[in-house]
Amino acid sequence: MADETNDVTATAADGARIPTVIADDVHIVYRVNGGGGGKGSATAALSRILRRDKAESRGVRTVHAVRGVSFTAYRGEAIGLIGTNGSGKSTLLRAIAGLLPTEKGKVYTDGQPSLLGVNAALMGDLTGERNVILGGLAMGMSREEIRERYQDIVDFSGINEKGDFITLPMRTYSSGMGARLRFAIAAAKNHDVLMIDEALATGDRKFQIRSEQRIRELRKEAGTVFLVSHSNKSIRDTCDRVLWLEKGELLMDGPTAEVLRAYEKETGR
Ligand SMILES: Nc1ncnc2c1ncn2[C@@H]1O[C@H](COP(=O)(O)OP(=O)(O)OP(=O)(O)O)[C@@H](O)[C@H]1O
Repeated sequence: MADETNDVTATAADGARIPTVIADDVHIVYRVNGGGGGKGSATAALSRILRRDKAESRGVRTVHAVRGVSFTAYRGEAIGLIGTNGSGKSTLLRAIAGLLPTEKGKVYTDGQPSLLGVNAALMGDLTGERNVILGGLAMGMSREEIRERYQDIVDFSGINEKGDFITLPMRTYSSGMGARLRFAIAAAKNHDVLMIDEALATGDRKFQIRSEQRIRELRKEAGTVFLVSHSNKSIRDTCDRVLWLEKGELLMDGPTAEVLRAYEKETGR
């Protein structure tokens, strides 16, 4: 476990660490319609009719994305999720956020988990300004709170550094700019459990440093932060514990340095 050296991990008055997320043997299965191949062709349609007894043959395919993952996260921890493409990191985060049902096993959370993904639901046709309000409301902030923090959010995002972009529709932003605004909105609030999916990788170095600083602050304010990233450096700079997923299974759970060493040895990077 990561925590003997973890001086910011919050403890209760009796000295016990406070769990925020417990994943108990979590399995997530996606069901995909129309995965049977050749959907549009007449022969594919015919073979579907001929074999219509089984779900699998009707083109419903299953993807077992997370397989028996168990861990306990504590208040004050920043936990990195690593693994090669398709290993189940985003799926696990979405399950913790309550956005995906578990096939088997359970996720217990203390407080409201907030998922900040690169695809977080802001609206492309609205201006950055309107999206700050929308995002703030979606996170449960009052209009008053949003108004108070509005300028900080815009400054943090750096969106206006190169002109008045905050009054333009978000669809005109580059992917990096969009990710920065999403992160800035989410970081404006103190979260019980904050989950960040790759947001740091899309910003430039200056923004990454700012975000990493903010993640450290959020941890001190006693929340738990999960960070999915393909940047080992971001993980090293922000997390004290790392979960390594591969093919949906939890391969390793331990202190950052130890897990990254094993990961780098395995993947050669
Ligand atoms: N909406 C979906 N429907 C069906 N299968 C999905 C869906 N989303 C993900 N998967 C599958 O689940 C598995 C895990 O995907 P996931 O996105 O969780 O991996 P990841 O580790 O976050 O990958 P990456 O590093 O590439 O972002 C993959 O096999 C993927 O194809």
